[in-house]
Amino acid sequence: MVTSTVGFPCMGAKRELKVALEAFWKDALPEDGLRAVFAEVEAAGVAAAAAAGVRLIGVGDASLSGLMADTTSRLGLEAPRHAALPAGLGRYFAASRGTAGVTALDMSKWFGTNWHDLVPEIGVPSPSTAGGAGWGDLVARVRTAQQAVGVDRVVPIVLGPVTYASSCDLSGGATVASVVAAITPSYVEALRALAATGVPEVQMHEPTLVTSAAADARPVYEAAYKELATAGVGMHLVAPYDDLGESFEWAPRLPGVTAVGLDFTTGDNLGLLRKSKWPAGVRLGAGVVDGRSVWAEADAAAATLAAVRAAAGPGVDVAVQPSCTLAHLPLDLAAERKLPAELTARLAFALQKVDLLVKLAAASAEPPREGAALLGSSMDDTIAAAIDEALFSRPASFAERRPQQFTVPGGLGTMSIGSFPQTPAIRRLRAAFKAGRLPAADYTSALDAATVECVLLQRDTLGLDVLVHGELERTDMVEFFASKMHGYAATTAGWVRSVGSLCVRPPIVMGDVSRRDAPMTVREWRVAQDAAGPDVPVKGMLTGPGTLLAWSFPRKDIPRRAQALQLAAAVRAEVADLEAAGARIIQVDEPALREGLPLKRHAWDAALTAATRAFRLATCGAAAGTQIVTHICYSDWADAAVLAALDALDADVLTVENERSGGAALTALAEAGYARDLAPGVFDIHSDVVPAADTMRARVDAFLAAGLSPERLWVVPDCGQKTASPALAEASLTAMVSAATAARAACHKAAVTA
Ligand code: MET
Ligand SMILES: [Zn+2]
Repeated sequence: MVTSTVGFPCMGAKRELKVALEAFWKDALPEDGLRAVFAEVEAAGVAAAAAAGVRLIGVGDASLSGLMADTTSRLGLEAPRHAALPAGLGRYFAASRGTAGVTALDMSKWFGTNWHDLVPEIGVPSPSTAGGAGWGDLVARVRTAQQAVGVDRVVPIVLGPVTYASSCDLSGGATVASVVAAITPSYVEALRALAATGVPEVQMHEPTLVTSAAADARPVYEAAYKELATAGVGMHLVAPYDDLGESFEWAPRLPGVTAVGLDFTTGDNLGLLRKSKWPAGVRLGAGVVDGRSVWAEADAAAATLAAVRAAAGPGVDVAVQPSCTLAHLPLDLAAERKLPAELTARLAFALQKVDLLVKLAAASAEPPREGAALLGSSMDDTIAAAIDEALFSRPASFAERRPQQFTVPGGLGTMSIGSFPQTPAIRRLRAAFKAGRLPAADYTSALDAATVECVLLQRDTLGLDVLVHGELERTDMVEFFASKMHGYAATTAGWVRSVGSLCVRPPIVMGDVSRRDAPMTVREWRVAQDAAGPDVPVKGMLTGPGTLLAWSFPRKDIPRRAQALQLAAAVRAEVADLEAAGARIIQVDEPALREGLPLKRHAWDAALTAATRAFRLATCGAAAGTQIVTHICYSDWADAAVLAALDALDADVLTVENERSGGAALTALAEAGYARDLAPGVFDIHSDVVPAADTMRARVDAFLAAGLSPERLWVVPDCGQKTASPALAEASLTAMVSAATAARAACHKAAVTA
């Protein structure tokens, strides 16, 4: 049976690409140095797949910035402000990172995964690919891989034209159809050039096929693939992350398609396959190895594979492959030294999943391994029924609560989103502590001193109205809490790329989750509040249950909503401990709320209800006078159900990313009549450029003009500032406070003269 991979992690075993990217951005590594590291990590992935015995090795999803970014350069669809920059890596990175005076593009999570890619702005109704860089980079990489493992084993990975177009910002008047029509000729050229290298097929990744939008896009797919088929190379259509739904009937029959890779680890492709007849001559790529889960589940994969073969019938050529790229997984389980043995026995990271593919294809099933279930858990759906309904509501309405909560006279209160820069000094301290070179007591007192310094900076230098402790003790807002809970396992090298050069180590939910180091955050909060003194409030900072789960590897054998409620109970207990310690403002971050939604629209209501219930269980124990703040990052604000869910959180203050998406959040919330306190971000924390006070003042004025009263409005950054340099964070917040102060004075003057 043929085995095929459809993408592989590309940061390198020691995160070499991360290091190289960051050095390049700091001008400490020349371009050819960066390209050499990239080529090495890509070659290592190809070599690993070849050594494992994979027959068709996907090459091309490794990227310096993401497939959307790469495809944009190839097609020459840079936004005008970026197109004006000289061609090259400077322009390429300006799209994701901004550069002096030029803002970056918006980012979006990739089809429900934790990977972010660019949202290119197609500024005109009919774009042209005339200035594109073309596909020569991919052709060259394919040739390199062919030299290493043989021409017949290398399959180029291309982001399909319909998914590309559908993932762009089309507010400039273009439609998916017009963009696809404009870019298809370039794709045909790409396919011809790739075919000329001798590749057996080309993978066309089209995850939009599994979304609710696929039905409407059918004519666009049909027209595009008719043209693509003229290139004469077989196309392996890869549709990961859910089942094909209604497109199951037509997508495998698109012109030129000779293989279809489907995800059999989520959704119901198996049910769809049983009901329909698979087209003759099309290979069925059975994505039975879950590319988004660290659980090995060799037995389950073998059973699914057998079921797929049975459902497909005797005449169908079935191949084994991962459900999606393996780039959402850590690279190598063998690098883990500290995981409990009973857990390690049940896990597989990217390299192990590749081995598993080959074993499945050879039907030399591994010795049966126990599933996660044997790790034990009391979590199941009965947990939901067992919780008293009263625990999901605050004791008083917002109207009753708000007067009892903290208010800045004149409104327009300023605060940060929580994290302050993780400075090199702090990283060094942590490294020394983890390596055993720094005793715990010294580490703690050094961090406490840094926390006090951070608080005094906010109080005395910046003049913020609400302070934070700075999250200096946290490497990551999920990993930190996981490390303080029972039921969670942390990896030491399980890095997964999240955006740009940023990698995270998602912790693994092993079993019942509860606080181990209880309380988890009160000590640091108290250090900060003591430093701030009695007159200035310090926010307690927690990660919400939905985000804890979304950014972990959950158990696969337990319903997610049951896992979320158990996490919510732990957060609720922490809220109570912070309150008991004297915290009057507590922020519970839920940046994953929107991104965690299923790809099929019909499944949203249930998911949003589950997410809001978990958040409410976590926060509704707070007294009326305790101000519950929440924070959401990038989102798609257009959907009424999402806006209703944000309302249903019943948080006292909602902080939302706003700047990078051009005010979309605020407009949508204002139009929906959101009536509690709002804190739309006034500057993009991902940019290296200090935002101008005037620009931020204009944002605040626009918010006020949209009808928000200063008493309901807060002035905040778009997100946390842990990745900024201290100088950038300080300068940005200084400008932000002066913008807010000026706006406040103007409001005051207007009120006095009125
Ligand atoms: C991704 S949302 C981040 C929120 C967190 N409190 C921070 O400031 O970093
Ligand atoms: Zn955020």
